[in-house]
Amino acid sequence: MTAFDYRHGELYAEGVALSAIAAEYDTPCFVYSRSAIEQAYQAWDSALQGVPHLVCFAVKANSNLAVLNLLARQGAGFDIVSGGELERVLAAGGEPSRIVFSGLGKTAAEMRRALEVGIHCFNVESAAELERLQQVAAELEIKAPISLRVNPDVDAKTHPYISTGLKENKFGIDIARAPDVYRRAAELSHIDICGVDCHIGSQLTDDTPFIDALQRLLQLIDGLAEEGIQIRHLDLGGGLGVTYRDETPPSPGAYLAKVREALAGRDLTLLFEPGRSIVANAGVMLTRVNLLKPTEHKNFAIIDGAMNDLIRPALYSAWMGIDAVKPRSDVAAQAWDIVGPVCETGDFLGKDRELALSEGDLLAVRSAGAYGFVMSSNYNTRPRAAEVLVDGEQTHLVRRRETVAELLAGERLLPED
Ligand SMILES: Cc1ncc(COP(=O)(O)O)c(C=O)c1O
Ligand SMILES: N[C@@H](CCCC[NH3+])C(=O)O
Repeated sequence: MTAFDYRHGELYAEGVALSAIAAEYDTPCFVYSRSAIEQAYQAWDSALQGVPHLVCFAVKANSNLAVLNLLARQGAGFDIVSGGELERVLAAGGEPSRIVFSGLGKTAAEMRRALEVGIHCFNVESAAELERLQQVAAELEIKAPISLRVNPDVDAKTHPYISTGLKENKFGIDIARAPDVYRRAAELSHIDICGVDCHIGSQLTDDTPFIDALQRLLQLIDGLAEEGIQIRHLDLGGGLGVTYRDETPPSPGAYLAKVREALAGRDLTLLFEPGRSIVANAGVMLTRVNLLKPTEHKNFAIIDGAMNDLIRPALYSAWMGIDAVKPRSDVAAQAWDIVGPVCETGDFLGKDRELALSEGDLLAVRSAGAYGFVMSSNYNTRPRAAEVLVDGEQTHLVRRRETVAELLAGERLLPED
């Protein structure tokens, strides 16, 4: 049984009917399952038992404080990409010593704060960033722990917008240049070389590119060791895909078994930065059919959720499952385009979905736990949705819906002429 299943003819999140959640918290809203998040984290952690490791949840995938807090309680580390994400992790009770800081545009202020709280490691993405970090660390009289994020030039075979490990991508340091940058790092007084890092892309459904990247990093590590530069940890990033429709990605257990095999006999701590594979299928977006608009060419079901709430279909042409919360048999099923009210042709959540629909029906957009709420915006002055966490029979409102008044509050008119 999964966290979101039909019972008594309607869709439940754990022990709670989604219709009850919609009645209490209104729509659109995001609904997460505590047990699904915890089980997904455990799938990673337990597959790494017996090897020194740290599973750093990629905060960008879902940064709700309650979600981060659940993961912190499980012993997770965190992968952050901004000062804002750092503050979220700290507010959620995450251990600073379990945080890795990725991202190619860290500011001096972000570096300073991360050094002050004592994070585990900076994943440095350029020679310029290394020099800046040295300077900030020297001012604070602290040694900055670093990995270089290496770009291993492997094709992750995923959507071009979420592929990150190719030469032409902006991320990381070209693997051919990495030894030079390590040599420079070894000369710097306030830099402590800890690891090597890579992240080649997201939603990978085949583990071959990960293993190719791993082999390239091992060659780099061996070359550095010959020069006396010792690498203590290997961070393979995130990127493991999930099933949205009919993809068959390896499970964390299957993927990690291959990684462990490739690393047998080596004394390296393993770090990972999974995001999507921990939270995507632990969440749905609940939305209501506002109006039906059948036309000669297409049938449109206009829902109260939109691209500002869930941008994945508009941005990547991503396919997300859409199911009726209470499937009905009193009207005929037909093909509907599920569209939002936003003034963009790209504002659709799904196209040609065979559904039996009436006005007011509730729909659940599946796999919305990752890159859902976090990518939402206020486009068309739409307040961002609520987030609800289900724990067994209980529901917790973990972020309330914004109000229009809140959206207007930060803006000012010009003084009168
Ligand atoms: C540096 C880094 N680490 C981890 C992740 C998480 O990736 P995913 O959600 O695909 O596991 C990303 C996003 O792709 C990333 O850019
Ligand atoms: N936001 C993307 C993934 C990008 C991963 C971030 N590096 C998605 O929804 O699929």
